[in-house]
Amino acid sequence: MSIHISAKKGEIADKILLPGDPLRAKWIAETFLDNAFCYNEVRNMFGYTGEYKGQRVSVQGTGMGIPSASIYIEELINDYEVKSLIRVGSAGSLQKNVTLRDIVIAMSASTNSSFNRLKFNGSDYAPTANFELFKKAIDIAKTHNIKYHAGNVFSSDIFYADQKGYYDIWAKYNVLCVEMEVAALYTIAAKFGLQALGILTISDSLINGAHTSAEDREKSFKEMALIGLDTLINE
Ligand SMILES: O=P(O)(O)O[C@H]1O[C@H](CO)[C@@H](O)[C@H]1O
Ligand SMILES: O=c1cc[nH]c(=O)[nH]1
Repeated sequence: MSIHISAKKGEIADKILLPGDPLRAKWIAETFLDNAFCYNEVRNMFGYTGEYKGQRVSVQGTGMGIPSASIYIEELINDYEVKSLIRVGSAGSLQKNVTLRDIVIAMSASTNSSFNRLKFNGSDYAPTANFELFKKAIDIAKTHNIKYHAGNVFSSDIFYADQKGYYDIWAKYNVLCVEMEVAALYTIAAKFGLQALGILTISDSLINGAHTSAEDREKSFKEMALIGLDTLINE
């Protein structure tokens, strides 16, 4: 057991999906995994292990924002020897052509978080996806005719920005969408030489105000879950 995860050694698979929402973790486990069991209820941050296409896979909620997600990611790696990690999250579009329910596969993540500057003595690290996972996810999306976008995303420490146009400069530089965790996932995975990827579903548009419901974010992002699971397993 680690500080925030109550699983016994061996109960967590070395391949894991990481939704921010713990109830999305529950939904993914109940919908896509066979023989799934819950290994963590500490703080209601649910984690499950089961089988997908006969292979062991886990899914763990990480909460919202880099401080929360980074705790789970470090413990999964240090205490449970997880090797491949795919975040499956919701995101707000910053581009006109990136619309509600589109999939975004994150090549890289810009951020306003101090997480990397604290680690790198004030310099900017460039958090980057693992190439093998990235390529595989793109191939899977193409094979299933799933509309996707690939590019830079923005991991923000602010959900409700005070300044109007706060994200305009990022949109201008072709950042596709905003979410709150991918930059830390890529940085931590790089530290340990492990594989990480962020697959996002557009839940809101910062361009026109369109948005999905809380229930949609919890239970309806099926394509993202399937791309994530098929990318994780050995085929
Ligand atoms: O839907 P999840 O995975 O939680 O991701 C996004 O949603 C939360 C904000 O509503 C943040 O965690 C953000 O990154
Ligand atoms: O606008 C959004 C939507 C989801 N997640 C975010 O961080 N921002």
